[in-house]
Amino acid sequence: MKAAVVTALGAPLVVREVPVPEPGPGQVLVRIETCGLCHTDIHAARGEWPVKPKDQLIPGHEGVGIVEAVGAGDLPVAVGQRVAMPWLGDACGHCRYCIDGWETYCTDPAYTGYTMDGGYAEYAVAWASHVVPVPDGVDPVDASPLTCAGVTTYKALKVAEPRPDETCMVVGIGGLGHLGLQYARVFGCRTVAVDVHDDKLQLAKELGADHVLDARGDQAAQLAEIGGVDIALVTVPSPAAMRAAHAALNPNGRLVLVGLPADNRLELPVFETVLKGVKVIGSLVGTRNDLAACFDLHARGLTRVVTETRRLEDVNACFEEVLAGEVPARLVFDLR
Ligand SMILES: NC(=O)c1ccc[n+]([C@@H]2O[C@H](COP(=O)([O-])OP(=O)(O)OC[C@H]3O[C@@H](n4cnc5c(N)ncnc54)[C@H](O)[C@@H]3O)[C@@H](O)[C@H]2O)c1
Ligand SMILES: [Zn+2]
Ligand SMILES: [Zn+2]
Repeated sequence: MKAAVVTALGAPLVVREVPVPEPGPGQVLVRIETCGLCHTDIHAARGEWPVKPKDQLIPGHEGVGIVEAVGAGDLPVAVGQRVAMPWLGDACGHCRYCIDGWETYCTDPAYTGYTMDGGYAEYAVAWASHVVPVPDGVDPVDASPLTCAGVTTYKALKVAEPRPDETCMVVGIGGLGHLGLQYARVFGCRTVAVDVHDDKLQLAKELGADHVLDARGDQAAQLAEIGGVDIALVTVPSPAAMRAAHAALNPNGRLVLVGLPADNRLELPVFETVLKGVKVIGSLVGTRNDLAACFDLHARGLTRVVTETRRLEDVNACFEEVLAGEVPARLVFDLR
């Protein structure tokens, strides 16, 4: 099969023929139709994070495809079914976090396209327990970005407990943020979209943002005019953007961190945090139920996924396009 392989951290990916993997007990073989390019894949291929990915990684955690074969066991999915292969590739099911509905913080997880091979390939093996069925009526090109960008921002807002009388700011209107903005509206919030590219700001307007802020300008003055925000969801991997979002919060505000900067450090003022009762929340992807909710919202017409499709052979050029901020929200590899 054709796959894009990280042969060395920081080197361009190599698109080459590799053997089709075989599903072991409890696993399924998925014939990949589409896989989104999440910014995480770029961090992974460059080895930018404190914990490094597996050797000879095939990235991709927005893979969507058809179950082609199943391994041994009484499995919850069948051949022919369309499934998504999210970041949470496996969880133990019995640690206190799994039992409590927080499987994303499992003490013994597997991460698709990081600790196990992912969807930048014609086939991939997944744990049957952790693929999520894609409902009929959700196109695979839409399902792919929902599988990480969607579920991550949906869950990040859910944990911030948004109320319809609140204002929610989404910083970064890329793959994650363009969906986060829509979920903020679904939760009933007034919305503020922030980015540094004109076309992203234009997209935010088209997606119904109540206010659109250019982070290249004087954000503080514009935010004062809006009256501050109650929730700030930061999808940009930038400590400076996180600090600016913190400064925009009203009393009882929630700063939700989702973007993962390579330097892994953030300095925040203590006084403004304490005197305003601000909560700083980190959030990692979402559970299988959260992803099912994202598919359901989409099937009900409540979200619009903005994509352009690409060939897997162009993966390295695609990484550059994303880094330059030149893509319309999400690039999706179409392997059909
Ligand atoms: N926590 C999680 O579970 C989780 C899940 C997926 C991705 N991530 C991380 O989220 C981050 C974003 O991923 P993505 O795929 O949406 O990336 P992306 O490149 O598609 O989007 C980033 C957006 O931020 C904008 N931007 C850049 N600098 C900015 C600034 N200073 N102020 C405002 N906007 C700015 C860009 O123009 C772009 O629109 C990455 O670090 C990724 O690893 C985290
Ligand atoms: Zn992702
Ligand atoms: Zn667990």
